[in-house]
Formats: sequence, structure tokens, C-alpha cells
Amino acid sequence: VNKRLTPVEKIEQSEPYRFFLSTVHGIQDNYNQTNAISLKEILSVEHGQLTRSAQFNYMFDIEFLLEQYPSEFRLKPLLIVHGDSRDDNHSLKTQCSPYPQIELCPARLDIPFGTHHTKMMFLLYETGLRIVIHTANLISQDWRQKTQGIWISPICPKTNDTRESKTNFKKDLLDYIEQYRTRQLQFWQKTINEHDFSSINVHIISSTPGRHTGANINKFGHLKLRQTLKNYLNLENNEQYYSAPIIGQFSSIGSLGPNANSWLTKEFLTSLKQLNTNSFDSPELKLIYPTVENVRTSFEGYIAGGSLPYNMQTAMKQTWLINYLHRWKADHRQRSRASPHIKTYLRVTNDQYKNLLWFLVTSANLSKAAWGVLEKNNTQLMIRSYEIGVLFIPKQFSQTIFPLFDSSSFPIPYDLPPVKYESTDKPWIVDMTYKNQPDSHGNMWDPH
Ligand SMILES: CC(C)c1cccc2c(O)c(C(=O)O)cnc12
Repeated sequence: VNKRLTPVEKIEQSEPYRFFLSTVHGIQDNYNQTNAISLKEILSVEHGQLTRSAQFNYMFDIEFLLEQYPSEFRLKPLLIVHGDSRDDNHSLKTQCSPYPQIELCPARLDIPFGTHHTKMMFLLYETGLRIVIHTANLISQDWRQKTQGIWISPICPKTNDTRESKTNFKKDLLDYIEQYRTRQLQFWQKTINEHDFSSINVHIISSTPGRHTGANINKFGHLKLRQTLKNYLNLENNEQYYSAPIIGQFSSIGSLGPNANSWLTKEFLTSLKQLNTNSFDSPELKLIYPTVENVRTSFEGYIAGGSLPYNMQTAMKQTWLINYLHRWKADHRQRSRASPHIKTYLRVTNDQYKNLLWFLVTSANLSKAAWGVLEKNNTQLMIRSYEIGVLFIPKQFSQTIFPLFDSSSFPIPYDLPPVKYESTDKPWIVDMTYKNQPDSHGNMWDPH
């Protein structure tokens, strides 16, 4: 159907998952209608009378951001939560100086190499509070021709009794915000407490910088994911799922160690498979990360690779990773050329990938900085960065699995099963030169 949906209709039609991809300039319109939304549509006046908002992110273009708000809302109070260490923090102050309604809130980054990756919006309307958790920077390039992931909450009504969701969303969100330890977030802590979150059906999986131990060891990072899957996904009694494949998809990769067993399988995969059984048929881990060819032929051309900052120094230490890698391919959403900036992790049943066991969309790339690394004989989880994502578990949708190929199926971002790198495929590396073949704009890539 070619009917253009309004922003409110798009959100209504996305029920019960409320999970979107960003719209892409240059694809057929109907692929931008179903489960696809733009920043302007997220901020549309159609959702109600905005009174104030907060934007958590990593990169900001303030002029671009204000332009995405309806003109009648551009003077409303806006809190910008950003990483304090970025050298161009000065530019953020300069960008915001003409706007007294904008307040800057630097997030503490006490551990070296940590970043404020979290991408989240608090939108306070006269009718209630909406939370948006997504993967896009607040710059035009991130919203034009990439594949980004966005979850949009219902507008949670104000309430005099603190209504929690069946997924502990309110408590987990407040625990996350508490970690900033700044009075600048007090208004939003109070506001979250005053709203009814009972209609929310996703779990929060977040990361905050620190060495989390004792009662807090499962509060953040990959141990929070392990704990949540353990508590809400009873796979134990389904032998058939023990070998169900696990897929990780991301736009950058950290230093993972000299072999898979250093962190990737021993620690990270153990959390994703959530079972401690050393069942010999352990699940396959398939990783999706763009090839050079994916980048070269993308809508943006090699420029897309600027947002895929996997560097040579890291890549050359872990050539073993190639064996896990699969191409970016999203033909069913017409987004094979929309370079992925989304990050997702999921598990599928091994009967031709017909069903989804769980799905996570998050800001977290494949790195120890984002997910945490166990230290001191597994008594503490050291995390460097702020990250946040939402986890979809069938039980919270009164289902045992999410069907993938029928009418009410889960809107997955890419094609399954993933396509393994061929011998000629190379992972995109941001600081390499690519001069032997021009990209879709006829350009070459020479980062020096
Ligand atoms: C390595 C750093 C500076 C970098 C380069 C290019 C894109 C980046 C990006 O998109 C994010 C993010 O989205 O959080 C974070 N760091 C990014």
C-alpha cells in the first residue's frame, strides 16, 4: 500500500514491538513506511504538547537537532547529556551558547577510554512521558542513509502511585540514571518516578562506567543480559535450543584478545547463551560486520566507513575473528546499501531460523569497554562506557517465541541466515587506504 502514514499511525502500526529502523533517503517509499521512522517524525507535534526534553548522545549538531523539533517546541527546556571527555566538548558549549533554553550535562567518565555512547530521549508531554532508546548520533549524516535502530515507548501517563512495568523498566532506568551522580538529572528522576510504566514490555540492558561488584555485579553490562535471560527465558527444558545460533551485529569492534577464548566465547557468549551447560552442541556465534565491498557499494560510499571505526591496530591483533564474520545484508528491508550503525544481538531457533528466542537493540558495539570484562577472579565486572538498549523476550508478549516469517512477525533489520564472508571478503578497516576501486560516488578512500 502506498498510503503515507502519519507519525502516530506508524507507532500504532508498530505495536506490540514499537521497534523501528530509521528512514533512508533513496529507497522506495513503502520501505520507509512500515516500522520505519525519521527524527522529525519522532519529535512531531502530532504526539502532543511537548513541555521539555532531554537528549542523551555521543555526537551532537545542535542546529540540526533543533531543526528536527517542531518550531513551536524549539524554545522548550532541553537537557543535553554528553561525555565530558570529548575534546570537542568546547564546540558543544559554543554550539549551545546562543540557546539559553539548552542546559549541558557532562557525564562523568572516570575510567580511561570510556565514552558516553548512550542514545536516549526523554520527551515530556502534557499527557505524559515518552522514552526513546536508539542508536543514532544527533547529526544529519546518522539519519540520512544508514540503518539505525529505534525503540519508542508509549506515552506513560502521570500517576499518583508509582506503577512499575512487568520488566522492571522504571527501576532499571532509575538505577542507570543514578550512576551519573549529578543533580542535573534530578528533575528527570522525579519525573520518571511520577509516571506509570506498566504498559512497557521490554527490559533495559545498560552499561555504566565502573567496577561493579557484589550485589551490583549483575546490574549492568553482559552480566545484566545473562541475568535477565536466565530469569525470563526458560530454555533449560528445551534441549532443541541448546544449539540455537546466536547473532551479534555491530558497527565497531574492540580489542578482544589473542583468541576467541580470551573474552568472546568464554565470557560474552556464555552470557548470550545464558546456559552454563557445557553441552557439546554449544551454539554457533555468528557476527555481522560490513565488508569493504559493503561500504564501497553503500549509498554513502566509502564515507559510510567513517562511522565504522574498526582500526588496523586492533584488527591485526585478532585475525582469528574473521572466521566468525558475516556480511551486512538487508534486502528484505531494502537496506543492504544503508550502512549499519545499528547494533543488535539475537538468538534464533536452528530450524531454518524460523523463530526468534530474544532480540536486543543497543548502543553497545562488540567491545569489552561496552559490555564489561570480568576481573579479580570473576568478582567484579569492569565497564568503561555508558550504553543502553532494550531486550525483547517472547514471554513479555505472551508468546513462547517470536515468529519470523508470518504476518505478525518481529521486524528484524537484516536477512537471515547471515551470509558468511567469502575468501575475498575483508572487514572494513577505517584507517586503511582503498584505492583500487571507486565507491558508488566514484571516490577513493585515503584516510592519511
Ligand atoms: C572512534 C570514535 C571517535 C568514532 C568514530 C566514528 C563514529 C563513531 C560513532 O558513531 C560513535 C557512536 O555512535 O557512539 C562513537 N564513536 C565513533
